[in-house]
Amino acid sequence: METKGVPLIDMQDPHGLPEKLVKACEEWGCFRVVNHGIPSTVLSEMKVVCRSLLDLPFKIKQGDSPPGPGQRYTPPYMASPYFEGLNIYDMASPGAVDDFCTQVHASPHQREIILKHSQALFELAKDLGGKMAEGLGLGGLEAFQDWPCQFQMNKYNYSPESVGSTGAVMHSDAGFITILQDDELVNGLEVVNKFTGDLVSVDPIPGTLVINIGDVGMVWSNGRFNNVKHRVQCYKATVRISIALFVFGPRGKRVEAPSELVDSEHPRLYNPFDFEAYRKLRHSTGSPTGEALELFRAALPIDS
Ligand SMILES: O=C(O)CCC(=O)C(=O)O
Ligand SMILES: [Fe+2]
Repeated sequence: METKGVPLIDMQDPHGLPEKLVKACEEWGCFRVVNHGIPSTVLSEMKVVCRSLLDLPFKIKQGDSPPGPGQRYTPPYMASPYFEGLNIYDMASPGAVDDFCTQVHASPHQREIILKHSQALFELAKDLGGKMAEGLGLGGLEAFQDWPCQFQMNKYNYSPESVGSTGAVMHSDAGFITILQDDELVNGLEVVNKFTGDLVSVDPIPGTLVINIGDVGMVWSNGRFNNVKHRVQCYKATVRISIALFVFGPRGKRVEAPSELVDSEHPRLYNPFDFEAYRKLRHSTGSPTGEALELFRAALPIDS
């Protein structure tokens, strides 16, 4: 099953799903999943929660969270004049969702929805990671179980003046994989076709989710997976909501391609690095599409 742009993957496909996932990661680094098992009510209820939390007064959204890459609130004008986001850093660690909910005065109902939704997205990420590893002929991605991740609620406040401008600048995601619930009505997400360089619209399909491969995914796969470049454009004067789970990299271990993916024909492309150090470097050097990875490039083997 294929759309005009990025592939559409059926998570219940009984015929070679791991291989199809690998192909989509290699050719695009971006695809949509259907039959992912997350009830549409969980998705729609989370969207309502997201909208109401981002409608809270600035003081509550901001709280006393210190600025930096893991900060809770990204106000407009930092990344773009239209964009604002709320983050739960290390979402799967004990108490992270509860702490966030307490800080933003979430109701018990909102708390329940955020927990249910974020856990469902993390389960899907783990399932996808395991299947990708299988598709590459690896034993599985055990370590994925405990990988740090960030849950992010995005709101684009578009006005008539913003039509035609950029809501989120061109970037790749820094981590291994991103699960994105894009707005099911308001389009705007665009990805770069790595073969042609063309920008391709990823138009909404209600009930489905978008998967992106990030910089860590590219490094981990020894360059096989594409860390897809993408941006969000404003097409309409309205509010656009999206919700993302970014799964970063191994906890307490360095990011590196498994030895099974390295041989004389496929030499190791990157030296191992610590994800948090990379994230800070990406931030401090202003390299939104993974340019800072060049600093970790492995030396080319010397011909004897
Ligand atoms: O809002 C979207 O559809 C995409 C957002 C995104 O790319 C991101 O948060 O990294
Ligand atoms: Fe992104």
